[in-house]
Amino acid sequence: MLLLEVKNLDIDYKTQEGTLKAISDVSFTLRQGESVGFVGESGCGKTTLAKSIMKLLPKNGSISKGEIIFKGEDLVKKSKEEIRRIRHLKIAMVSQSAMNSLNPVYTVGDQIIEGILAHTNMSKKEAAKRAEEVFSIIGLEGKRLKSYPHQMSGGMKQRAIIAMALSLNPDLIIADEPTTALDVVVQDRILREILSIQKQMNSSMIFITHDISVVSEICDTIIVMYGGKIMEKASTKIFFKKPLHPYSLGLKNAFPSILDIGEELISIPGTPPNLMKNLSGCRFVERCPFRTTLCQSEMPVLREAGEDHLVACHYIDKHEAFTEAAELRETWEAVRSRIIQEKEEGA
Ligand SMILES: Nc1ncnc2c1ncn2[C@@H]1O[C@H](COP(=O)(O)OP(=O)(O)OP(=O)(O)O)[C@@H](O)[C@H]1O
Repeated sequence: MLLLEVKNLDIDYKTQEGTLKAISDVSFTLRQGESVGFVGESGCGKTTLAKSIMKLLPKNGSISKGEIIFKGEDLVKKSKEEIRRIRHLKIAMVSQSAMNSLNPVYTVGDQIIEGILAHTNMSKKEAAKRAEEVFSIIGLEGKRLKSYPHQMSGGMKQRAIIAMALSLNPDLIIADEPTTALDVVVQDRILREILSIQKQMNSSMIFITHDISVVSEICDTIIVMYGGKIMEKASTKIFFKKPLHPYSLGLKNAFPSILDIGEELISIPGTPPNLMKNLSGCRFVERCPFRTTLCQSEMPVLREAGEDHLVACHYIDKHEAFTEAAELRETWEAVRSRIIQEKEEGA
């Protein structure tokens, strides 16, 4: 069953310099129990997308086009009050900044119980039992419910936030870089816990990260975003065997895999595009080693490139040659030189 269907979504931010198109024509679906990982560099629109589903965009941000259909209802058309109820009962968000949302003057347990009481018909006793249950699922001792936020470590607080989000059995969990500020060992443990809970509860999950290797471990599907658009979407298994978009090939080079210990990483030269500009060609054109004049003038549409695999590139048929070339440092060094030269010519 489809839980979420995002259709042709456009999101703009009004700024003093003009309109910034943060999300352009994004469509995807999410089935019950499925987990999808959104990856891409900073500024590609991951957080904007997550916030739009929760209707938590900042004041200057708005959905200018599209639909967000959750359990058959379009969230874009819902009132704030309706969204507030859905948000807490059915969609839970876990983010790094949520750690600061714990109230320092109440115990963590009281805050979780209060959340449960506000959104269910449970008695106080039942809510307390549920709080203990979720604490144990997330690997925290029940006695920790009596702790104040300042008595907990960063890892514990993050677990408490996850417990709070999960205490209402959400249908959809949105995890936005939930562990980036934590050390690697704690990060790994918490990621595994989130995954096991998601599977136990058969919740769907949107997992947002800039780290492609995390997605390989915990998501069924991967969506690669760049410049506010989807560049590639595939099942994680297929993607890691055969990424097709030149941006995906570059991203894969830039993150270590367990099999490549000791290999030097290759980063993608250049920076993401300025989204204030009217961009007509492919968003990745400035940094793509394989671009042609067609890429400069025409944005490729997202099209099928195999079973469960969509790619927005004019040259899917050349992927074998691209894959080989993308593994070479020279290929990306040539892009670096080209970018420098273009800057000098433009200056
Ligand atoms: N409140 C805002 N006002 C104006 N522009 C914004 C605002 N919030 C985000 N943006 C812009 O929207 C684009 C998408 O940003 P967003 O934070 O969604 O990307 P991201 O991929 O989540 O990045 P990060 O990983 O750094 O959070 C960026 O160009 C960013 O500068």
